[in-house]
Parts: sequence; C-alpha cells; structure tokens
Amino acid sequence: MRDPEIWEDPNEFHPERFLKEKDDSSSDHDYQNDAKRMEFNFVPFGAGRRGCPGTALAFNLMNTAVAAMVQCFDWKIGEDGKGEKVDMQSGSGMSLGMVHPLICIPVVHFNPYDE
Ligand code: HEM
Repeated sequence: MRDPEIWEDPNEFHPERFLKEKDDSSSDHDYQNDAKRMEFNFVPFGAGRRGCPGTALAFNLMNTAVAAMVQCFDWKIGEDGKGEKVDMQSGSGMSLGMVHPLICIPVVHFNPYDE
C-alpha cells in the first residue's frame, strides 16, 4: 500500500497528491494520477464481487463530513485530550487499520445557532 515504487514519499501526508491531473507538470511532485490508481495502486473500497457497495455514497458524503468536522470542531488528542500528536502507524492488510486506535475529543468552536 505504501510502495515507494508506486507512490512518491509514500509515508508523507500529501492529500494533494490525489488532486493532480494526469500529465500535470505544474507541481514539483510527480503525484499519482487517475490512470495509475485504476491499476489497483489505490483500493480503499476493495474490489471485485465483495468490493464496497457504498463507494458512491461515501464519495458523495465524504467532503461534507470532513468539512463539517474541520469547520465546527477543534480536536483534542487522546482520552484525556492532552495528547500532542496522533500516532499514524498503520497495520497490515488491505485497509491499513491504525496500530493505535484514534481517540480524539471534538470541541465545538462554531455554533451557527449562537447568534
Ligand atoms: C470512506 C468510506 C468507506 C470505505 C473506505 C469503505 C471500505 C470498504 C472496504 C475496504 C470493504 C471491503 C471490500 C473487499 O472486501 O474487497 C467494504 C465493504 C463493504 N462496505 Fe464499505 N466503505 C466505506 C463506506 C461504506 C458505506 C457508506 C456503505 C453503505 C452505506 C458501505 C457498505 C459496505 C458493505 C455492505 C460492505 C461489504 C460488501 C461485501 O462483503 O459484499 N461502505 N467497504
């Protein structure tokens, strides 16, 4: 999943790598493109007969869900809210579960009804 022969800086968090269009030379990074992803370098929803049937729904909802989480909350790390950094170490397997479960506490910082 983090094969350096397929992904540039595979252990770095570069979400913009998924924005890059095929043959876009405007960036220093040669991030992956849609065509390469179709070659099963990126399979977050599995594939084949048992592939995820919720793929289209997830794609439609994910932007809104993440935007709401970022816009409406600050996030404290750990059960006591005193952690400083999320341990992103990933396990093995198709879907890269986290070795250390992510525990964060949402703190509301924007309430549209507080007017
Ligand atoms: C970001 C969101 C999601 C991710 C990353 C995800 C990922 C996955 C993965 C990796 C599998 C296993 C596929 C395989 O074995 O090849 C799976 C299966 C499945 N997913 Fe999702 N999924 C997501 C959202 C959803 C949603 C929104 C639904 C339903 C509304 C859903 C329903 C299912 C079901 C029912 C299965 C079992 C399919 C089967 O075994 O035949 N998933 N998903």
